Amino acid sequence: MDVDIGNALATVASPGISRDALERLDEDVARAHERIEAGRADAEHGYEALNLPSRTDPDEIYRAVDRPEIADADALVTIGIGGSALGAATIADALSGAGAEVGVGAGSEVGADTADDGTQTVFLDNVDPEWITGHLETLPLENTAINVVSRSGTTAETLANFLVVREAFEDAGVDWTERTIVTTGEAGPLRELSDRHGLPALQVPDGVPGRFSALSPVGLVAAAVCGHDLEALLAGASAEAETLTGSLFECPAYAYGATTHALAARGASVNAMMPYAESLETYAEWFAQLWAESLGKDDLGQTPVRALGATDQHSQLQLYRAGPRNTLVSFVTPRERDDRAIPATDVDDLAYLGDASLGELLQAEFEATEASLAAAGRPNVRIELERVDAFELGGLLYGMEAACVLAGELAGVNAFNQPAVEWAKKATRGLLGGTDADGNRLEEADAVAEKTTLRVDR
Ligand SMILES: O=P(O)(O)OC[C@H]1O[C@H](O)[C@H](O)[C@@H](O)[C@@H]1O
Repeated sequence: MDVDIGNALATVASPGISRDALERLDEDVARAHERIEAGRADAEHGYEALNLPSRTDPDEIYRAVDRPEIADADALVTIGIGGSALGAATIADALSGAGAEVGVGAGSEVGADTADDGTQTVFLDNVDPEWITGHLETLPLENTAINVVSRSGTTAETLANFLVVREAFEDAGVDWTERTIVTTGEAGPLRELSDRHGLPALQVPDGVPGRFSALSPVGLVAAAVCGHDLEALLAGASAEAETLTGSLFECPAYAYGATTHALAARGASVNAMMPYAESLETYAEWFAQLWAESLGKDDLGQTPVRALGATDQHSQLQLYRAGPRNTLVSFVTPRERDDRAIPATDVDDLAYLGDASLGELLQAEFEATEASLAAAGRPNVRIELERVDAFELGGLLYGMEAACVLAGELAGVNAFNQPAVEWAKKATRGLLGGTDADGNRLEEADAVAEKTTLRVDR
């Protein structure tokens, strides 16, 4: 990926960073890079994620899916949540070419994506019963493979959805054991399930938090079943890894990570990730978890917003151009894309469109929106890809992970844990009658009953 941080400079934007401040910040980047490289060399928890391009073995993944009921399936249902679903969905969406939304997150349309080889892909990463039922009804179960992904193997949403999907297969008289692949940790319920039924099982790599695991079996099993090029994904990530140097002026990932950190420190508490490619819409959702869960620590962090160009020029741009001066807009745009002509029109006011193509219109909209923010002194950064393909996507995913690790180092936070998510899990378990490992009740659930209310009912 290539990065242009010109519109984040103080000569353009407020908040913005001066060149002198960037030069001073580069000294911190050099020290952070040394820490990152030491962590990688020692395969330390978290830093190990930046070793995935050389650690992940595509042949191991291809072998694991190499049974007709999986490799030749007409449809693939992936069951996971958070980092165990979003990386795989990002890759599937970006490389399917259709750009159709898959079922990732409650807001997605019920529907299917279609991969390179025509595989219908569905990602179940929520437990909304109507949404789940709607997706299950679209699946040809007798020709559907199941990809269950969970490092812990105990995530309630993933296990609940697996039990529901398994029951649907059993009710349809389809042997789920012939068409299920598991990606999980060394132990836990999913590992036991795979051992008990002889299911193909891949290992979630040690030391790699879920949100950093897209370039591992966690994100790549679905891509393999869908006929995508794992070698190209990993080659793009490797090429991006080669750019990691001790200076933000030489490393696109560090330029982005350092700039976001500097702007956050100067008041840009929001980062709107706005790709100008429909096929990268889910990528923005993946970025949101990466950024929020890694950097949202110790009362620090930068709120990621999922945006999409050109669509959100008609929904969010007003806020970014004229609202609080608290937002950095991060554009991602491909230099090349398949195109389609706009037919000539006899509508005088729209005659100019007839001379253009949809791709030219989208590019003009991107450049105009980028310039409109700069004209209003609103900071923005341009991230450019050659095109949206496996190599470039691998570089983008890796680059954003490296940028996030750097931003965490510069902020002095632990980018690799997520302690704040545990409280709600305990409360959920307690509300459903569960206890802690010692059989004690989970007091977090009491807080639900003790909620302060001031109701205004219809
Ligand atoms: O892979 P799993 O153990 O099922 O975890 C799935 C997800 O849930 C956790 O609560 C974390 O918030 C995520 O970082 C993780 O990716």
